[in-house]
Amino acid sequence: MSSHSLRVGIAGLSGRMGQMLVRSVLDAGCRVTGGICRDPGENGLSMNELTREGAITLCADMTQLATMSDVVIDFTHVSTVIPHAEALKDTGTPWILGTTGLSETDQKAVAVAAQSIPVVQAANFSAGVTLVLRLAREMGAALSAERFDAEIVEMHHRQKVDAPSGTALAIGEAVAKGRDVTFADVRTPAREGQCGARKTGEIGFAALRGGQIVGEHTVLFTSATEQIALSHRAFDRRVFADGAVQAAEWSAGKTAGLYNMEDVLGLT
Ligand SMILES: NC(=O)C1=CN([C@@H]2O[C@H](COP(=O)(O)OP(=O)(O)OC[C@H]3O[C@@H](n4cnc5c(N)ncnc54)[C@H](OP(=O)(O)O)[C@@H]3O)[C@@H](O)[C@H]2O)C=CC1
Ligand SMILES: O=C(O)C1=N[C@H](C(=O)O)C[C@H](O)C1
Repeated sequence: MSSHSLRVGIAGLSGRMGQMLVRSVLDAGCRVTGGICRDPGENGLSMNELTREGAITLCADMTQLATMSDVVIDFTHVSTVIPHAEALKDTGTPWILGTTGLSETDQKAVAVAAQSIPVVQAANFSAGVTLVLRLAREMGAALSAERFDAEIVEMHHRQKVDAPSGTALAIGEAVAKGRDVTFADVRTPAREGQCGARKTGEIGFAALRGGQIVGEHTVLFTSATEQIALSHRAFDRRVFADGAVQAAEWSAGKTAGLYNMEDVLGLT
């Protein structure tokens, strides 16, 4: 199938990412078939503004959206992950999943769906963060936990509902992987009060919120004598939307499986 005729459905059409995705899909020469939007009136949406061309169907649920689409891009809310996984498994539609804050149970549902359909899942669809994840893994391997304390700081806009961000957690997982340890064993939530001294090997997180910051992440490796910082700053949500559309085009014709942006960018 030519990517230029790709019919893309957008779950979370009214959201910050949903609106950016409409522009990215159209600029890539693909079609927006429709979107899930629980209450367009309430969100003050103008469909002319959203689409610039062609008709777009407002769908009641994922099954309706997936049935009219070659691929669905989904940046919504964690509460939708399990119903979306079930619907897409049934329709056989590839799923580009950007929603963050998933529980273990949510992630299992994604893995089950990926046995039947191609799923491209990324906490951050930017090429820059995809590279940061790879570098964080290499730094984790090179900078031992005995000498270097790894801590991750992120800052986002005041509307963000999950913390730490999915990207911060993915960076933590990459460092843990580089160190050949289980992330769950070393992950340390935000410190507060009489929390005790830092334990060797911990990976700590700090989440800051304010204004309209699009997304900033830094992993710090600090020893007794030096510090190395690896940072990424997104200036515009367009970077995430363009990455998701690239993943959508890439997913066409792929076999079932759970893929990530390293697969899409050919870095694996
Ligand atoms: N992977 C990546 O690169 C990125 C991931 N994200 C993640 O994407 C998600 C969305 O972010 P953002 O666009 O900023 O968020 P918004 O709050 O702006 O948008 C969320 C969208 O999800 C919909 N939604 C919320 N709850 C439900 C529900 N229970 N059922 C159906 N639809 C629902 C809303 O639709 P409605 O109008 O119906 O309320 C809205 O359109 C977040 O998890 C965020 O962390 C964000 C940026 C980049
Ligand atoms: O909610 C956001 O805005 C973002 N969420 C993603 C995350 O949780 O990592 C990606 C990006 O940082 C923006």
